[in-house]
Order: sequence, then C-alpha cells, then structure tokens
Amino acid sequence: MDSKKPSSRGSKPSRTPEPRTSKQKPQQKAAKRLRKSSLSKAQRNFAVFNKDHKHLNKYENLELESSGSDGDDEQDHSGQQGSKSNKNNAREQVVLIEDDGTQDPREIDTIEIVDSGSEEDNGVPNIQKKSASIDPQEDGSNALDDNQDFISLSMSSDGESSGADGDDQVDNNTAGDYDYDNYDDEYPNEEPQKSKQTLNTDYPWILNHDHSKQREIADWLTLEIKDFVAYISPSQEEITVRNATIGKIRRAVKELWPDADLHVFGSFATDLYLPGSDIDCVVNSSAGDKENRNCLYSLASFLKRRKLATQVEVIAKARVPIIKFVEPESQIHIDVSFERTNGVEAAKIIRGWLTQTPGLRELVLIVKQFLSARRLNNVHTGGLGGFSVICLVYAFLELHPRTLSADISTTENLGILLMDLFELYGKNFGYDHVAIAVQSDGASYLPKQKNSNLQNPRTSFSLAIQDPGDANNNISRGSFNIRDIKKAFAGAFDLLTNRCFELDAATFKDRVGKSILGNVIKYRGKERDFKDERSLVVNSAIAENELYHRKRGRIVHDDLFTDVSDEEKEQDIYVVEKPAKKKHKKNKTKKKESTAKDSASEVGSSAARKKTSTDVRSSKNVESLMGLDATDDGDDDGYDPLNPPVDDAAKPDLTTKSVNAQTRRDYWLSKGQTL
Ligand SMILES: Nc1ncnc2c1ncn2[C@@H]1O[C@H](COP(=O)(O)OP(=O)(O)OP(=O)(O)O)[C@@H](O)[C@H]1O
Ligand SMILES: [Mg+2]
Repeated sequence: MDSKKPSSRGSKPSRTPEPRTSKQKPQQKAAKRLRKSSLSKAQRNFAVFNKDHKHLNKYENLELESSGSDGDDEQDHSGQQGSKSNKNNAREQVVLIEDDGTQDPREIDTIEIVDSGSEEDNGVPNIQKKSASIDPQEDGSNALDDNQDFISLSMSSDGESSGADGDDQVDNNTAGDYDYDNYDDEYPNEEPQKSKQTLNTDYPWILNHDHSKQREIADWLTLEIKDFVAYISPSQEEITVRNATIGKIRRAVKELWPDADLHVFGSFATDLYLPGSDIDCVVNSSAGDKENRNCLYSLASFLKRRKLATQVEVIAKARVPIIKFVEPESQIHIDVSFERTNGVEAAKIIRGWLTQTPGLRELVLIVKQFLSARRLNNVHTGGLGGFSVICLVYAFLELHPRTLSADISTTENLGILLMDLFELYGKNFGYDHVAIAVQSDGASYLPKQKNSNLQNPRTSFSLAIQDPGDANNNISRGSFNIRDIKKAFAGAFDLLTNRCFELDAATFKDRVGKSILGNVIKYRGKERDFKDERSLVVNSAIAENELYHRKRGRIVHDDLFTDVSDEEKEQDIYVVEKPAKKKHKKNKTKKKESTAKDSASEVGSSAARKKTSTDVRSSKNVESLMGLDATDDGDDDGYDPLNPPVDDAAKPDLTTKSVNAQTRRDYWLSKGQTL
C-alpha cells in the first residue's frame, strides 16, 4: 500500500466535512448563494441524466489486481501475440488473428514468411502455413469471455469485497486502500527503475512547475493539466521520427502497389497522440481491390522483408481487416487498414473540433492517459478507444452548461471541467437511456429508445456514441466494460475533489511539491522535456490530410482514391499550421463564432495559456438550454434529457465574459457539497 497517501484520504470518507478553518467560513456563505443561481439549476440538470438519481459517491479502488496471472496476461495483451510469436520464432512469422467484432479476437493461424532473398512477382510472398488453430482454450472460449483478462478496478484486496467483475456489487468505501503505484502505463518505460530514480516521482510534470502558491485550488489543477499536456506533447524530434516512419511505409506501399497510396488518420493526424500512441494508416488504391487476405499478407511480408516491420500481425477476418506491426527503427506501433476513407474523413472533423473547442486537446489527452494507465483504453478488452474518448470529451464540452452559456473561459477552467467530466460520465450520465451524437458542428443527446442502431442488444447499460461519419454506427459498441470505466471516472472525481479539499486546507508550506492531478494520473514513460514543439515542425499526417481534403473537394466524382504523395504536396501543402491569431472581440455581435480558435497546433503552447476569455463560445442561456425556464419550480421532472431543446433562434444576447474568482470559488465549492 502506498505509505505516502494522505491520511485524510484514508480516514475520512468523502462526506466527512473538512475541519472548519477561518478560511472556509466565508465559503459556506458563498455556497448558499450559489444554490439560488442558475448554476445550481444547470448542475441539477447534469444530474438528470441519471434516471435513478443514484450518486455513487463511492471510492473506487484504483489498485490493479496484483494477484493471479490476470495482470500479466493483460499487461501483454497488445504484445501478447508478440510473446506467443516469440515462442514460435516470431521473427519469421505473421500471426493471423480472427476478430470479426462478434467475439474476442483469437489467434487462428501463424504463417511463415519464407524470405527467399528474391522479390516475388507482384509482391506476392511465399507463404507457408505454419500451424493452425492456436486457440487459447480448446473449447473456443478464452479468458476474455468472463472478463478475467481485464485488470479490474473493483475492490479485490478484501475477501468480502466485490468479485472479479464487480458487477452489481456494493463497493466498500475503504478509501485508505489505494495503491497508486501499482499500475503502469500502456507503454511502460523500458527502464522503469532508472527513470523512477531519476525523477523520483510519478508526476514528472510538476518538476520545476510548482503551483502550490495558487490561491484558487482549481487554478492549481488547471495549471497542472496544462503542464501535463506540455510535458507529453511531442518534441520536434518525435514529430520528425513519426513523419519519417510514415514516409518509409508509404514508399514501400507504392513500390508494392503503384496504384496505391497510404493515408494517415487517427491520433497522429489529429495531434491527439500520447508519446506511445500507435499510428493509424489506410491503404487506398485506384483499383480499390486491396482489402483481401492476399493483399494483407502481401503487404505484411513485403514490409517484413524490407525490414520495415516486426511483430507483424495480420487480422484478416475482422470487420475492419488490418495488419499491425512495429516499425523497428522508431519502435512505433502501426495499424494499416485498407480501402476506406472514414478515418481520413474523421481526422478532418476532429481537427475542426479542436480548432473550435478550446480545452478539447488538453482534456482528451488527460482522459486518454487516465484510461491508458488503468488499461481501460483497449477496445479489445472492452475499454474505451481513443476515438470514443475524443467524442465523449467533445460532447461534454459542447453540452456543458457553463461553456454553452459562455459563462466561463474554458482554458482557464480546465481543472473544474475535468472534475465535471469525471462526475458526469462517472456518476450522472444515463447510460441506459441516452446516446451521444457528435457531428462536425456540434453534439447532442439522443434517446436510445428511438435509435435502435445505437442500442446494445445484450444490455441497456452501455455507452452509445453515434459515429459522425455514419449515423448507424455506434463507435463505442466494443466498450463492453463500461461499468469499470464508469467506476474509474467516478473514483477519479472523488479523488480529485478530496485532494483539492485536502490541499486547500493545507498550509502553503505543506503544499510544496504536491500534485493534484497526480492523484489520478501517473506518467512513467521516459523522462521528457516540457517541449511542445508542434509549431516548429510540420506534422506530415496533418498536412497530407489537409491536402487530401483539398483534392477531394475538387473531385466531382466520389472517387475513393486520392493520391496525396504527389508534386503538389511538396510544393504547397507543407505549411505549418500557424496558431490562429486571436481576434479580440472585434465584432461583439458575432458571439456564436469561436474567437479563440486555438488551433490544433496552438493549444498547449504557452501563448494559449494566457488568461483570456476569447475562447468563450456560443452564448446560450443556461436555463433555456437545459430545459428550464424562468418559472421552473426546481422539479427536474420537467426536463426531458432525451430531448434537450435546441432553439438557436431564441438565443439570448448574453455578454461574453470570463468568470471572476468568486464565481469560480462558488462553483468549486458546490462540487464539494455533493460529497
Ligand atoms: N468504432 C469505430 N468506428 C468507426 N471508426 C473508428 C472506430 N474506432 C476508430 N475509428 C477510426 O479510427 C481512428 C483511430 O481510432 P483510435 O481509437 O485509434 O483513436 P486515436 O485517436 O488514434 O487514439 P490512440 O492514440 O489511442 O490510438 C478514429 O479517428 C476513427 O476514424
Ligand atoms: Mg490510433
């Protein structure tokens, strides 16, 4: 157990009032005032999404189960095939995995690539079947079936606590049992011990960035979030390595198939990658004929022969067939899919969201790291994938009453917003009834009842996010472990809130060297600099995606294939996306327009951290947006969360403003009242 954990966390349940200090008395008054404000109504309406009105308010044990082999199994889930392959002399093999989305992925074949030294005609490799039906369990099931493979966040240390899956168990509120050191990043450092000694901290983003003197504890958290994002944002070298890696793979693809090109999408094309994130690519060809087993193997073996791929897996029988491998020089994990454009379309949409939504990048990266550290980010084990995270956070920011009402400056209130996000998706969101829809220009809630495509036939308790590119696709349907994800979010809310109270009551002296964010997020990768160098070097994935869309815009026919690796790109597309100049309310009547426009390359830069209210967006009255009118009697029943009113025409002309410190304090205190 963590001997460093604050005593208050262990001994005080979340509802226990903090000892009153002279500092807190005026805050109590402020909280009373707050109840009458529109803010409390807005908050109440966030709670409406939980039909059962169950506010879990339980600590979650964020400790990973150390007992048994589960952890080990899971630890290597992504590398699992690699380790199996090692036993089978993986360097010479391509592993075939079946994953059609209806069951858990299974390794069904191992193909040996025979490198004869000469190139096969047309890239067709000499493939020999090595073995078949490498099934983890003879009966066709595997550990994933009963969720044993998942490292549960449920209580596990006490004999009487919840079982393996924690379903429907009452959680023991044993707040003192955390062991925050006992989980690791998805991409663990190769030299964890050395790194730990050097840094002597799990939250390296606070090194030389001490905010303990902040008077507003929420500001401290906001600053830490920005520091974390700066800490993990890519350096010039990292971007260059990613660019070069893509270049190498693309050249190989074009050599193998002259009619094809490689497009990048996913987090590298949206600037939402963590240091260890994979690169998602798609091969599109003018013939449109590459999505078949033969082509998958052809490319896999070709890349292998060219020493551009190790740990190669061919997942041919999936809904989206892909090959996965690690590029040996950069050690970057790469996924290649075939003949589809939804990913490159989505990348464009996401970059649009980033431009229009200050704070989106920061919160997405925090949530991604949060999930990654708990191994709740792997869709194959029911976790939440990066795409779902982006949509969740975007919907949260789009629909948050205080951002909707232009009441707060998002980038100045990231701390509060992060807590609200954890609270919403951890405690209040009505997973049973509500689906989330995200489009290129906004987000909304949908009733699951009326959208059968978004319903999970097995359980109503599921996360449903409508694909912005395909209304019939629920992008989070694979996240079957939503129960644990929800618990983790709820636990994070409690942890952050308690930590804030604890540090708020502490003396400045005792605060030094402490972290708020470190209570829920750890980073144990290699030591990094605080260099967000995205503005110094072109991210070629973004540049190419921009070019792709420009070219697509010019194509009359809906051709699938668009080659972006031609002359034009060299000439005019490699333009660093300069941070948009902030327009300081030149036209006050155009409040709907995003004025901050923190571009994807800008967010996280020091310039973006200056206090500003220019990121305040649309001005809608909180009450009207949340379904409350002036005659609202405080009864939540009058509001239908499944049909939130969207009355653009009736937008009140609210004055765009940044909240003052007192308002922030009030809001912050109101969080504590829920405990
Ligand atoms: N369930 C899905 N349905 C449709 N498209 C999806 C789905 N999941 C992923 N995608 C596509 O693949 C892209 C990459 O998804 P992924 O979940 O890897 O997110 P990411 O932003 O790359 O995060 P990470 O850095 O964790 O890999 C998405 O932007 C989207 O275009
Ligand atoms: Mg990805």
